[in-house]
Amino acid sequence: MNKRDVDVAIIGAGTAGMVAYQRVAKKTDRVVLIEGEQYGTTCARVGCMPSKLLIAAAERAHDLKSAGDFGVLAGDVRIDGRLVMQRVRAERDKFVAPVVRSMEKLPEEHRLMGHARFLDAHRLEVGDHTEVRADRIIIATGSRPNIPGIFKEARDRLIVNDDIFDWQDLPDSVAVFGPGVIGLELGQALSRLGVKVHLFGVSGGIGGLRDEKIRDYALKTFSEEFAFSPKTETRRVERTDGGVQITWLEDGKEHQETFDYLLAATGRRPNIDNLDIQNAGIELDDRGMPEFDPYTLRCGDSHIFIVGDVNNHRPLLHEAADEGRIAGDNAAAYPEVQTGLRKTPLAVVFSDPQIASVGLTIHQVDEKCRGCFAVGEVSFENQGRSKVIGKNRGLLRVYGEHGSGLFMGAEMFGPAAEHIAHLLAWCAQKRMTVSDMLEMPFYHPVIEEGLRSALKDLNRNLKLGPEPAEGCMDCGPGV
Ligand SMILES: Cc1cc2nc3c(=O)[nH]c(=O)nc-3n(C[C@H](O)[C@H](O)[C@H](O)COP(=O)(O)OP(=O)(O)OC[C@H]3O[C@@H](n4cnc5c(N)ncnc54)[C@H](O)[C@@H]3O)c2cc1C
Ligand SMILES: NC(=O)c1ccc[n+]([C@@H]2O[C@H](COP(=O)([O-])OP(=O)(O)OC[C@H]3O[C@@H](n4cnc5c(N)ncnc54)[C@H](O)[C@@H]3O)[C@@H](O)[C@H]2O)c1
Repeated sequence: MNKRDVDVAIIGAGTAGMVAYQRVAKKTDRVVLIEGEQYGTTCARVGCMPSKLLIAAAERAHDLKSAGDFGVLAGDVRIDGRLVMQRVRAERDKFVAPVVRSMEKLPEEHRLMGHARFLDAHRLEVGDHTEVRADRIIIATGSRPNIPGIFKEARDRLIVNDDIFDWQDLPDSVAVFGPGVIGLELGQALSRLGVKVHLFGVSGGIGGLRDEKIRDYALKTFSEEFAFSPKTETRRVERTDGGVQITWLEDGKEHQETFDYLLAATGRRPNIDNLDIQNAGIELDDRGMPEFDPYTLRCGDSHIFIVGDVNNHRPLLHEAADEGRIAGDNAAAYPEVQTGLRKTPLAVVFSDPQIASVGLTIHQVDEKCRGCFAVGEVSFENQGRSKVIGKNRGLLRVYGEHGSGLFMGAEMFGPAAEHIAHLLAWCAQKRMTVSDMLEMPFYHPVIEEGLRSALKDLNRNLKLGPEPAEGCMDCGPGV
């Protein structure tokens, strides 16, 4: 067994671990970044990037199929699944390669391959070859798909997101379980690429939406596009000659259908259970998760930090990077530990229409303002620019606090939500009032004019602004 002694050991070379490494390496040469499987990160290999590549192909197909609405006749649209997947894999590889190269450029003594587990609070066993003693340790081990036991009956036809991006061709049919972010993005993309998709949920939710009015709108919209059963109970999953047969209960009736594959998109679980974390000497909650401070990423008052998806706080790429930065600085400066800036919550689902949430959810606003808040809303069905481009579906709801007039949060299902959400997040982080936001410029004709309508509605409901004028003559037509 080799022995290493370092100031800081980082477990997991994903986004959070790599960013943490960069920060630590500025302060000490006695650092090691440990990776148990492969370099390249979840985001580039099997997450953000390949999923957006598949969605991009689906968007092209959808645009072609709906071009007739504009008098543009594309003829019969044929989707070549082999070519679709070839581009997904090729472009994915181009995102992965530079990440792998940047890892391989690190000094050899700074990186170690092998699965790490805690022997005690300061010692890690890596693979069966190295024992690392570290003054400080950063856990950055990410997450993996959570697969309910019943799905295992699908055997070789059970897949998770990782598998899709290595496909050589598109299958005929997929049962997608989990209408959360991953299931919705991948399910809709596959459906638009000609795969027969049935999306199954358990709780009636969709894409993480919390605002019931928007959720109901989104449920109705997606149900019109592909087979979608938001509230079901899975009775049986069987591997048959024809594929995988699913038997489920919905609206009190039993249904049965056979698919080529069963995609489990039923949430992700933190990679904490493979670390022998009980040996680390830190406080664990009743699910075996370390207690930690989201502003310092420190576990209790220990020398151990936890960052990225593994802490399950905000499992998103930009948050993993922020957490890596904060924990890296703190591990390097330890025992001096400082709080870092946590940005306004911002999440986008790349469905069509897109889903976005910013700041506090409606329930959190209610709690924080003790009921003293108002909601402004706009439908995109009659919004000028959205109608022009044929994307006039959706709803935006913005929340503000009575008295202060502060903008608190928003949820949106609609066109260009990824962009509107950024504007809103920036305003929330700058603690702007709804009146401040309305003083900003709005071009014409743009989708942001819909945002202005929602903000005006909110200001009126906060009793801070006038009744919005019918048609808004100073704004131009179709706002
Ligand atoms: C399909 C999909 C789509 C997504 N799309 C988006 C998106 O559009 N936008 C967005 O913001 N986020 C998205 N995400 C989430 C985003 O990918 C993650 O939040 C982010 O990649 C987490 O980074 P991380 O560093 O925490 O984990 P990872 O990148 O997973 O890194 C963890 C590393 O730790 C290693 N490891 C685990 N256990 C051990 C051990 N015991 N010893 C040594 N090494 C170990 C793993 O092998 C892995 O390399 C998506 C995720 C998925 C799955
Ligand atoms: N665009 C993005 O930013 C993006 C994209 C993909 C993933 N992500 C990240 O990855 C995380 C995980 O995504 P996810 O979609 O795996 O989790 P999720 O928590 O968003 O969704 C899981 C869904 O599965 C449902 N479910 C649970 N058990 C089920 C069962 N037995 N049958 C049917 N449905 C079941 C849940 O009710 C929920 O709707 C997200 O929270 C997000 O942070 C982000």
